Amino acid sequence: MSQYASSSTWSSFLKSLTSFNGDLSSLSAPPFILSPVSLSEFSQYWAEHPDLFLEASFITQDNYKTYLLENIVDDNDIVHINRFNLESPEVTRLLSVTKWFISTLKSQYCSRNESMGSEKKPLNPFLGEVFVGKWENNRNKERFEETVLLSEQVSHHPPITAFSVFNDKNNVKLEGYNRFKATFTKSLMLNVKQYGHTILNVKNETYLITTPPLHVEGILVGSPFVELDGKSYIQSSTGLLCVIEYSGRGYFSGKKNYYKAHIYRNFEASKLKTNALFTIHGQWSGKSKISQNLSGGKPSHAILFYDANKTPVEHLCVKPIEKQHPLESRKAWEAVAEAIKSKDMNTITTTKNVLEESQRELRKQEEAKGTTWHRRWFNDVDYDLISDSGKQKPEKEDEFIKLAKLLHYSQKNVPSGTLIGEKGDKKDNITSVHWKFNRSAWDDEQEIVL
Ligand SMILES: CCC(=O)OC[C@H](C)CC[C@H]1O[C@H]2C[C@H]3[C@@H]4CC=C5C[C@@H](O)CC[C@]5(C)[C@H]4CC[C@]3(C)[C@H]2[C@@H]1C
Repeated sequence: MSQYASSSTWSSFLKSLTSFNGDLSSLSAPPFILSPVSLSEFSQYWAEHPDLFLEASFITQDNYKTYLLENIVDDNDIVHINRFNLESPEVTRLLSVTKWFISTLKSQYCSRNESMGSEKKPLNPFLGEVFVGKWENNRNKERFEETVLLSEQVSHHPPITAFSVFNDKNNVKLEGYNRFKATFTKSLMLNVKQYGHTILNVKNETYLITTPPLHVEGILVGSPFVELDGKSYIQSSTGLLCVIEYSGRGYFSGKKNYYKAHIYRNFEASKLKTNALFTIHGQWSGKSKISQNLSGGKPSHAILFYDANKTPVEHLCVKPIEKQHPLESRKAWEAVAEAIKSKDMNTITTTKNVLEESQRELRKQEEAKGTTWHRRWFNDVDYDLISDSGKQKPEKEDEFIKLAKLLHYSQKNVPSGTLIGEKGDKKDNITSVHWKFNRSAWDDEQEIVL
């Protein structure tokens, strides 16, 4: 129970949740639950293990067979390693990409608990807000060089953050976007549906990655934390597929942050769990093990696959605020962030109003001129080929279309992970607009620097 749970501000805040209208920014949460960090910074959680982000790019025809041996996490497992047979570089690379994806989850969903004691309410990014930085990879400079992060708030109503992470040296890049919808249950648990997807390119292979629904528990007692639900997918352009199912305390597994991942030869095979080539299970915020499903479905001895607490994260390098452009998140929110850190509710309100008022003024000017805010590094593409939205249409060889076909994945703007024929996909008149990174726009960028 947090020391705030009994405070009057918290109980009046909880009462305000009963009339929640779906727009989190409409809620005036008390200072102790506010975070000085903007949601536009959450894009960095995709690569706080830059070595794992790049690992699959080093797996080749020459070294794919010994990947598990070379990445043994627990020495006691060495005796069991000869039970594993990695059949191809493609399978090994999907295992590596799965390990990287699992490694992102602790950053995505637990980092505020670690740094601030509980989940907090992030600042709501303004339209055009950007957050940029790089991982300098100093421990492995010549092999890794640097990895760049670009994050841009491409929509304010509804809030949509687009992001791109790229490492030119090793030809690894990811691009994606995130939107979420939140609703409170009667017991004041926050249910969150994520929208959008991420596409990872590793040399000439691509992966479609979807994000799971989640819920925030502990709000009633003033110490909120995230638990993941449902499923997410990693669909490789090779056809190989990883299906991840999440559960937490109170579910069948009884352990918090629990997941089970199955690696399949393709989507068809994923209809039967006994077709899985590998099964990985454990806690995405702790340890997880991998076993190979040998012929006849008998699993091999499970060995340690990943330990989320073994290797510290590498934080993004972000230039000092005085060197930042006015649109950069920490510069734009500096006054509000200071007020939040000093829990000065009046200054939080006044500084937030200044920022929100300047945004309203900008929108008014645009409306008067009949213009809209120019998105810097991302554009929205309409995958509904017959709609007359006037938006850009996808290229013929569009990766998302190819990967969506392999995964039988809905191209509509439905919750991330919705397959064709599943609940959301059956609804009519839903748009199919997705955000894509425009690399040449970044190459031509004159004002924002890393
Ligand atoms: C609004 C009521 C309130 O203030 O309650 C306070 C509590 C802190 C609960 C609400 C906030 O909880 C935060 C958790 C946030 C998600 C965490 C991670 C991710 C992954 C990232 O890749 C995309 C964004 C996403 C989904 C965050 C979205 C915003 C969440 C739900 C915050 C809630 C406002």
